[in-house]
Amino acid sequence: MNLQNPGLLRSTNLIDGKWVGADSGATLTVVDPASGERIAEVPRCGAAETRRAIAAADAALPAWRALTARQRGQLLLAWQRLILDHADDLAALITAEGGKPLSEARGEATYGASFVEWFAEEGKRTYGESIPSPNPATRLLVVKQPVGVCAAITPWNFPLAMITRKVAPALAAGCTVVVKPAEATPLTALALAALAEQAGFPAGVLNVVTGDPVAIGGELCASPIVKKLSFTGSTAVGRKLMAQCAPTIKKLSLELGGNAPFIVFDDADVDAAVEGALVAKYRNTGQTCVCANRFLVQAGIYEDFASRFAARAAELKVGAGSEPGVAQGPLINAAGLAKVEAHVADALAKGARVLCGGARHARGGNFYQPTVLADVTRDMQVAREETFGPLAPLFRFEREEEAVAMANDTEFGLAAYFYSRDIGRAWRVGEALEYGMVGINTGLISNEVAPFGGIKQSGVGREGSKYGIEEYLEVKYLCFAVG
Ligand SMILES: NC(=O)C1=CN([C@@H]2O[C@H](COP(=O)(O)OP(=O)(O)OC[C@H]3O[C@@H](n4cnc5c(N)ncnc54)[C@H](OP(=O)(O)O)[C@@H]3O)[C@@H](O)[C@H]2O)C=CC1
Ligand SMILES: O=C(O)CCCC(=O)O
Repeated sequence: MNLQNPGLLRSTNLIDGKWVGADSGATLTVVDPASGERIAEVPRCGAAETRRAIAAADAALPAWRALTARQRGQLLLAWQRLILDHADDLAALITAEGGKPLSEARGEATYGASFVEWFAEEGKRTYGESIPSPNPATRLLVVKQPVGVCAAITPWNFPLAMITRKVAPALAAGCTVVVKPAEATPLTALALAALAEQAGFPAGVLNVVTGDPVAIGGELCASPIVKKLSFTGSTAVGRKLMAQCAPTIKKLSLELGGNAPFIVFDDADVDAAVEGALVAKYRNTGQTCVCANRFLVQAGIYEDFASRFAARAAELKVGAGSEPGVAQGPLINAAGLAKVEAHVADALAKGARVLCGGARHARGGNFYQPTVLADVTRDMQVAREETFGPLAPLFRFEREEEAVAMANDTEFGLAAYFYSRDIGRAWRVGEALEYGMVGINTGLISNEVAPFGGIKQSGVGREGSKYGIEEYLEVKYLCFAVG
């Protein structure tokens, strides 16, 4: 792979400030999902290496938390600058191992860096408070203190931004961290670690361990030294990790699956709704937890929206993320492709109509056509399950209350979207949707300043924003006797 800075392509892990392989010497092969070709090997570490990473984070903690927020912030800003300076190389790594188009990968580098900048500043604002005392002889204070050693388990769909969204607030708060990136996308994580080292973070403050998810995850969850786990990924794995963290009563942030509704009311600006739908559905080939999973379209506008949306979706250029002009890359792997195929087959068997796509792409491999299905009904798999792929199923509804009830009829509660020009409806529906995030007349809601997270089985906690750093802070109450 040709990088401007070849030093960013790492084949070892960063543990206690040293670049090391697995104790066994075993490796994991990293594959380009567009071509199926091998890109690199990284260590296949397990419990023993993870224990050493936790011990290193624990040893680094006292000196790290003793720094001022400004001192930690300056190191974070140095890291942020390095991420931006190397955005082209980072984008090349993201595209090579994750498959997303280069322009989206570049956008992710900038997006990821924005969390580092935000929390470098926000670390200075972890204010406590004084509480008027009920007793004239005491003074009551609240201070915020770092949680301690934290673990982060991150997914492949945002291999850079999901790390910085967890690590930056943790480090800014005075915590130290052990990261386990996804098996599919370890190279971006290791490049980020190399840049953190270059920025001057002390040994042990940030450790990255690649390898066996069960062994590494098991150790991170079981360790009494680790005080908090932050996870982004599937609800099934989140549920397991939550159970594994129960014996040590860890603090948890879980950012899990979604089943996002995208509602288009009769009074919507249809052109705007189509543009929003394209972004909300096909970003990262439909592989984000906030991707629209169900399109609920009001009867009066259904055919118009459906035909315009399908026409635009059919224009999206499919190909390897490194090719110019590509808007949609491959699915991450064969399992991801199989899930899309299964959802389409189930919908077609139960009476759905193909408006565009509906099959694998001619170039083979993990590529699938951008797909829009009409006449989708609630008995189909797509109504209940997250497809995590480029499939847009269009359901029909008549009344506002029906749309809200359909939208809320899921155990998930991450993101929802709707289009309407009626201000009263915008308030009513915005308040009635049981979701952590609602996009109103927009298909793109993510940024570093807003609280990202879900309710119901989509998770616990918030990332980004002023709320994101609270997840890495404990509240301590001090009661002073002054008499
Ligand atoms: N909320 C979100 O943003 C995401 C949701 N998903 C959903 O999950 C589905 C499957 O994707 P998948 O990659 O398998 O998601 P997972 O939840 O399996 O993976 C997310 C992270 O958890 C790790 N992991 C997996 N199993 C364990 C375990 N037992 N203990 C500790 N860590 C573990 C993975 O490691 P490793 O990669 O090494 O297996 C990865 O780092 C997708 O189709 C999608 O529906 C997926 C990714 C992100
Ligand atoms: O899909 C995810 O894992 C969440 C990240 C998406 C975003 O930040 O918009």
